[in-house]
Amino acid sequence: MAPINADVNGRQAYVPVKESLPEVETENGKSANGYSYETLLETANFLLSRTSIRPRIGVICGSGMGSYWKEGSLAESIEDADCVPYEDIPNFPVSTVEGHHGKLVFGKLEGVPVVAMQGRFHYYEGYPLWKCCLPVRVMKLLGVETLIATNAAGGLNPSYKIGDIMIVRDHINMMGFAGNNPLHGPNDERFGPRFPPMNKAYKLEYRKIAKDVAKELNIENIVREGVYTCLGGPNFETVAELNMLKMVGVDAVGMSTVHEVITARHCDMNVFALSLITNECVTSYDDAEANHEEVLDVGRMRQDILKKFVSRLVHRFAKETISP
Ligand SMILES: O=P(O)(O)O[C@@H]1C[C@H](O)[C@@H](CO)O1
Ligand SMILES: Nc1nc2[nH]cnc2c(=O)[nH]1
Repeated sequence: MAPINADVNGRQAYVPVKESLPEVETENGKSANGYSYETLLETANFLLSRTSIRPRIGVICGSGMGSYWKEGSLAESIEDADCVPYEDIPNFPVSTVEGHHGKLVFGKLEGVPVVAMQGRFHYYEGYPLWKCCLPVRVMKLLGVETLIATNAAGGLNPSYKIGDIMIVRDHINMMGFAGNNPLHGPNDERFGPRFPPMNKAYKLEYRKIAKDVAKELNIENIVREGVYTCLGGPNFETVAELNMLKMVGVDAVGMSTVHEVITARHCDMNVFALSLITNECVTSYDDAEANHEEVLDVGRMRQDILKKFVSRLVHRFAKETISP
């Protein structure tokens, strides 16, 4: 198998900068934070052998973007597509959420080589956070420079409406407050530093471009910017929990993205994230209950707009911010 740092199609894939650290053993003899760098290189090499696409941008398609359906989804609109089901990928987790399609789609969006995850891995499925984020590290090893993470979320900001799209300005890592972090355990410097900063997690330039693109597409009236938080799920929140989150400045609540973004920033990827507001968070005991069907219905309703939005973003991010 060709080494990952071979010059493939005239472009240099990711080159490791340091030799491996000795693996730190835990009591049961396994590395504490999952697969080693070398193991993930094997996964990346396998994928490079399955496609001639050398992706520059990675897109995670959340519940509002066709991870549960195929027809008309962003992943379906990728051209020259090579699809690799998760179950065929060495060391990859397999999505356990009913209806999730579970595949990596390599191809082109507006002429830009991309890889899209159709179906992500959630903590509530039973995976530790490092495993939920394993695909992000694999993307890095494939040469991806920019991650676009999308999710479905409940709108907590009272001015948000169902169907709005929130550009994520920042996040609050609630699970991290309890010590649960995808970077927990021994650090391999070839991915990134032990203590990565997080104050510039969501690239300012991308957020500006996204607002520009929203104007171009005439959807600025539904595009917001705010703070996202992830809870472990799978239950939706209680009224008291939502009231607390509102007080600390959360605008939208979901069950993903934060740990993926931390992993991506740790290995120095550029990050953009958006939330599709699929339901209003219920901060009163009289209101209707949140439910997953509503989340999917709103995703389907907004899929054409989201597809156009994300495709334009891919084009602009590649043109204006990624090395040729
Ligand atoms: O994968 P995302 O974060 O888009 O999905 C959200 C969180 C749960 O998986 C699901 C709840 O309806 O939507
Ligand atoms: N935690 C959480 N995740 C969601 N995903 C979609 N809507 C919601 C919500 O209201 N809460």
